[in-house]
Amino acid sequence: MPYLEQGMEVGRIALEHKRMYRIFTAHGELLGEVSGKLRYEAAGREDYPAVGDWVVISPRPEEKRATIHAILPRRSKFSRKAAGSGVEEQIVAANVDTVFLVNALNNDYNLRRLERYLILAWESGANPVIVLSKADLCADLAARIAEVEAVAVGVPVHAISSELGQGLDALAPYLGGGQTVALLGSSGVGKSTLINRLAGKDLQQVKEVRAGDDRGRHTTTHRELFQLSGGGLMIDTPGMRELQLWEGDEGFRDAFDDVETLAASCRFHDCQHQKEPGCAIRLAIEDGRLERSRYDSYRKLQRELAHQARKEDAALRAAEKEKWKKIHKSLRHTKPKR
Ligand SMILES: Nc1nc2c(ncn2[C@@H]2O[C@H](COP(=O)(O)OP(=O)(O)OP(=O)(O)O)[C@@H](O)[C@H]2O)c(=O)[nH]1
Ligand SMILES: [Zn+2]
Repeated sequence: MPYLEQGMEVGRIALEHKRMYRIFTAHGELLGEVSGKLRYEAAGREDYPAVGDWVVISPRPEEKRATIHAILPRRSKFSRKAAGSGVEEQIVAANVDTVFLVNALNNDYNLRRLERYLILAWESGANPVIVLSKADLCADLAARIAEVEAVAVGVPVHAISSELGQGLDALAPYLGGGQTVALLGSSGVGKSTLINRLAGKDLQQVKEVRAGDDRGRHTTTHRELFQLSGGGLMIDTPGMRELQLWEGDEGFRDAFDDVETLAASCRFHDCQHQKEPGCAIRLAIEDGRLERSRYDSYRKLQRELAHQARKEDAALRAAEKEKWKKIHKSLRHTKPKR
């Protein structure tokens, strides 16, 4: 490989801060910047390194610095729209093997949000695992788990209590050497507490939440990629909390495989599942095979995705128009005067 012949090495992005990157390397942590060539060739945000990326670097260990020359192909990625711009993709986390969808079993518990997280997870290419946290605050664990399993068919579900140290052993298979896990879950569900538990030391600051209010405030700002005692790596980026559905078509179909399968057996292929004869969805709701609430959230998310797609289309058209305006303008300027 030409990179290696030039004395380059591979490192992994642990943190991004204003175009400076903290990189795990064979020389320990180095601070890196992208090379001029990489910057020149980058067409958009997605061509810059993100947390979890494997990158080709030329290290300068004595200065604790490195230059980043290239990003190795991403196996999976979580992305969102870059703030402000219309359609630009910003990678929030890359090369994630497993994503823990963390939901707390107290007031925070919400099946509909879990469905959204599942879509994002399937879309990313990482394998979703549902982690139900704060099990010590839940009276009817078995019922909760059954509910979750019903909306997340085939997805492993684990109930844990970081407080009591219960259920954590079941997470070990995802946290072995060379594996990367990302955490997805709203503020206050116990992500930092879990990381500290798994790392065996306080890596993340845990804030105290007022009694009766489990929403909490945003505390995770510093570190983003953590080395765990079992050899695995864990990604906890603030960006993961701001993920929204966009371009979620694939993930949507995976997350609602049951509803989509039913819809495919409606008599009319463009069935609106209203009053049409031979509607498999209506029949399934009537005889209890499909929960009305699940179907409602399917419709809601479907509308949301369609709305998002229309917005992106409009933004694309606007960007295209702007581009042509600039081209015309520069043509006018270069036109030889008569
Ligand atoms: N009872 C109980 N409380 C927990 C458990 N895990 C975390 N907590 C509490 O929940 C609160 C929030 O925990 P954090 O770990 O800061 O939550 P977080 O998800 O990292 O929150 P952000 O950093 O804001 O995203 C803290 O007061 C923790 O002590 C648990 O297993 N049981
Ligand atoms: Zn139908």
